[in-house]
Amino acid sequence: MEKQDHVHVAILPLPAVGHVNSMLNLAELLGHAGIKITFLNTEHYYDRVIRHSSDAFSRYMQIPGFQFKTITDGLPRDHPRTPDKFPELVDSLNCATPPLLKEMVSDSNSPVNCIITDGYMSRAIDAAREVGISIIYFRTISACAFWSFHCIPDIIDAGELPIKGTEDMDRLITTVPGMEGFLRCRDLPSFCRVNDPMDPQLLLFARETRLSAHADGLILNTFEDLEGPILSQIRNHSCPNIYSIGPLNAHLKVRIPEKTYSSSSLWKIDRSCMAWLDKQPKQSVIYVSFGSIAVMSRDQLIEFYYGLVHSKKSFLWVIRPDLISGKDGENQIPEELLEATKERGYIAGWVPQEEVLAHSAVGGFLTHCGWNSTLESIVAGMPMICWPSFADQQTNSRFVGEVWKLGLDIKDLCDRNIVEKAVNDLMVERKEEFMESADRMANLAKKSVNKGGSSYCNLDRLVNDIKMMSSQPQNC
Ligand SMILES: O=c1ccn([C@@H]2O[C@H](COP(=O)(O)OP(=O)(O)O[C@H]3O[C@H](CO)[C@@H](O)[C@H](O)[C@H]3O)[C@@H](O)[C@H]2O)c(=O)[nH]1
Ligand SMILES: C[C@H]1CC[C@@H]2C(C(=O)O)=CO[C@@H](O)[C@@H]21
Repeated sequence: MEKQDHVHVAILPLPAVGHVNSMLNLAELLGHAGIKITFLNTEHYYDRVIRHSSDAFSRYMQIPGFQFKTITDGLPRDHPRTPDKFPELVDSLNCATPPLLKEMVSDSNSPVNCIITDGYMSRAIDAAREVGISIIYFRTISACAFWSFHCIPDIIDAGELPIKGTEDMDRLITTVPGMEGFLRCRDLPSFCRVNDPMDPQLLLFARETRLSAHADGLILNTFEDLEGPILSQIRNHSCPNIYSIGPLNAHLKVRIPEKTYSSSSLWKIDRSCMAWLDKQPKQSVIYVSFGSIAVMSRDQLIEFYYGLVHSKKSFLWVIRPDLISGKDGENQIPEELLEATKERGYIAGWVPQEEVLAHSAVGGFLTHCGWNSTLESIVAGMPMICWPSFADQQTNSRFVGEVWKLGLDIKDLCDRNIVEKAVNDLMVERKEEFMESADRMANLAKKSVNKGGSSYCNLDRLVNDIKMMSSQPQNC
């Protein structure tokens, strides 16, 4: 094996909380294994984080050989960089990064000899090939969502897309191997909800996912006991070399037990919600959060609000400053809801989510099913009510409800009565059943990251492979 100090990995996430945080977890694990890390943030993302917490990244600097670099995303300063402009961002980053990566590879002091990028960075694959170093993809979504993105061209070829109106949403999709019996149109990634099968955004997601097969490996934040059958499909049909090393948040705690809670956040963290939780009875609170990107209309927010209040459960709700879309956010909340919140609700702008989910007062999670939230909930043994917003979340929530039986999927429904019933089903009527399956899965998650577990072994293999790849020039 090559000497450790020759191994230098550049890590490039897409600039979004759910991506940067899981890639930081990976970076920390690799740094801990003696690999020198250069973590690349776009200037725009880095500035947004630093504005709220000037020391957000400082903890990582204590890891020997760990450094941050900021890079341009190539977009003009005043570009909105909103999720609907994601294809522009991908395109621009894809153009901007190859020269930079090549520069880092030829740095005479400490050349980069392996690149780990987020999915969608297919030009980085070409750049790595040109300079003869290895490139590994880290797609930060679930294996089940990755696989449905991957199968989009087959679904289109089979004539199962486009979806023909709302009455067609419950039709079963038969062309995603391993999901034949339960995947409906409404469970496909949200980008499939277009009339034109040649929709450029849909094709971009499908094409970029397929290009993952050209990387030297694919890292997924998941574990074999959760997604084994789908991981086998991906291994057999597309990417033979998969490193399933999740849940990364739990894995970190095993490898680096002294790790303290920290994540880069775009909003100020409200820690006083923890003191509020301390005062609540065991498993009495429903935690509500829709992640860092999803937005909702004011009408939808009000439906959730009434549903929560009528459920008579206490709630801790993350309402980000930008959660309500458009100008809707400026309208007033009805007085009766504000009164009920004073009695048994707590609303925060951003909370330490992993700590919240681990708190004994919390008994359920109403989530958008972003992959990090889903995994954090699984690790905490917390049953879920899923209300997916976009992208992979539609597929994740189907698996939570139908396959893993870890909660209820209420996708596409936004009605106070449904929310009220779901909260009561999850936390009262079917509490035992859900708590039992959540507990079982939490134990499997922990087993997978403990010594000898599948994710533990896969991380060791990843570290060894990176060290080997870095000592041998790759095919140009
Ligand atoms: O008050 C809060 C709310 C959230 N979080 C954290 O923020 C992250 C949110 O990540 P995720 O649940 O994955 O949601 P998004 O921010 O929406 O993530 C994007 O990225 C994910 C990974 O690719 C995708 O699965 C999602 O669909 C996509 O929207 C999690 O680690 C949470 O712990 C907090 O720390 N505090
Ligand atoms: C903005 C979203 C489009 C899809 C991306 C994604 C993926 O890996 O497919 C996951 O979550 C989102 O942040 C991205």
